[in-house]
Amino acid sequence: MKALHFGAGNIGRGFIGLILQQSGFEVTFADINEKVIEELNYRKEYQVEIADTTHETFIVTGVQGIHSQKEPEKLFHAMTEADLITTAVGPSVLRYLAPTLAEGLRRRAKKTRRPLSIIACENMVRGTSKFQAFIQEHLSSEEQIALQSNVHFLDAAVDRIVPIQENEDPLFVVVEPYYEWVIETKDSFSNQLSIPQAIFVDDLQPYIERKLYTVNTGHAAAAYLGYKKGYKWVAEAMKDEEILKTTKNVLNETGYILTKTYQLDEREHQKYMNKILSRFCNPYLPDDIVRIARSPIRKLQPDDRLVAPAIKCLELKIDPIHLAYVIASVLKYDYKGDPEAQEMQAYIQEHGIEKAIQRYTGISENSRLFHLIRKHI
Ligand SMILES: NC(=O)C1=CN([C@@H]2O[C@H](COP(=O)(O)OP(=O)(O)OC[C@H]3O[C@@H](n4cnc5c(N)ncnc54)[C@H](O)[C@@H]3O)[C@@H](O)[C@H]2O)C=CC1
Ligand SMILES: O=P(O)(O)OC[C@H]1O[C@](O)(CO)[C@@H](O)[C@@H]1O
Repeated sequence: MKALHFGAGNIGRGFIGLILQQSGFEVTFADINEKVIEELNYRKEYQVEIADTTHETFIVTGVQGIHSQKEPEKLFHAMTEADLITTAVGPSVLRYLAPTLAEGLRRRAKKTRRPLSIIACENMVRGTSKFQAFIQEHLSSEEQIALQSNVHFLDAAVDRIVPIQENEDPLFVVVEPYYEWVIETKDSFSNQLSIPQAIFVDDLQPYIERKLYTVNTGHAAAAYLGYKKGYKWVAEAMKDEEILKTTKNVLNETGYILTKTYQLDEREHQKYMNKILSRFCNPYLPDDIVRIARSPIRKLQPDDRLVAPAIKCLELKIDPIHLAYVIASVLKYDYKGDPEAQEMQAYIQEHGIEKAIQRYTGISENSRLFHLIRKHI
């Protein structure tokens, strides 16, 4: 089985590439980072280290790299050969990858009818479906119909904390021990995908929301609150009693909506939340707050990790006071190295905070959430 993975970054190498290779796939990475592609082709392997007391190391062998912009023919060939295409490039990049994918699928269809699965492994709800919609914009309706029978777009949730790597070796990657890859099985075909370490489910929604509104919401809370207090590392911020308390309160708010919406067992969910909080404190995994807080405009979107659960709280008749406090902290995020933070601060300077709340969160000024957020600024 052959896999083509777009994005040989932290999650690409440290999670998806590793798991696929362990599942017996021959893995090819497509990326725009020349150094990484060069090294992958030269060495054909890289190392992944587990960040715990064991420092266990895995060697991912038999890999190769393709420059996805400079080597289009090689890329289309790899797409034709692939049984599985995955991505971990960042949610905003999917739109730009779509024309290449459409062209690759068109060429593949002329050569083979072998089944192909496509999975976007990004931090977003139903990322694969959104990717599919972007790709379809570049295909005629006849082409879309022709692909339906053998190209399968599978939504997924991926969870493993992989910080920005500061290693001399550009391929070496240190990852936390925990991982979870949940893939939605829409039809019998997807059962043919053999990835023993992944979980195949009929309905992804509870899993993706549980992950996004616990891991990512909690992480975001710790990061934005930690940034305000001048901490550099998440684990450092988690030692601050006040931040820990607010992060737990935020998780109680999201926990409430998750357990109510999906009838989760409250005790089990408490255990899950405790596990997540302990992951943020891993002393073997230095994780910079500005990585977790990156792209504040994206994180304030109405369907992302903060505003979406806050809206759901109101629907369930509870006030998301702690989520509102974190959303207000995001609006104060002014890290110089983050273009979105700079854009947002410039907008606030020019138009004021009320307009900014509406523009970035999509919440109207009549909404109760608007006032809960405004109160904290
Ligand atoms: N790092 C983490 O802990 C986790 C990250 N994720 C998600 O995985 C995705 C990737 O995150 P990271 O690996 O942390 O980021 P990263 O920045 O380490 O990796 C992204 C890679 O995509 C490549 N890339 C960018 N544009 C491209 C293009 N047009 N064609 C091909 N390659 C391109 C970059 O060169 C880079 O190597 C994001 O959606 C993130 O939310 C999900 C779970 C955990
Ligand atoms: O990758 P994003 O969406 O910017 O968000 C960062 C978050 O994603 C993760 O990298 C993986 O879920 C977390 O460690 C972090 O909370």
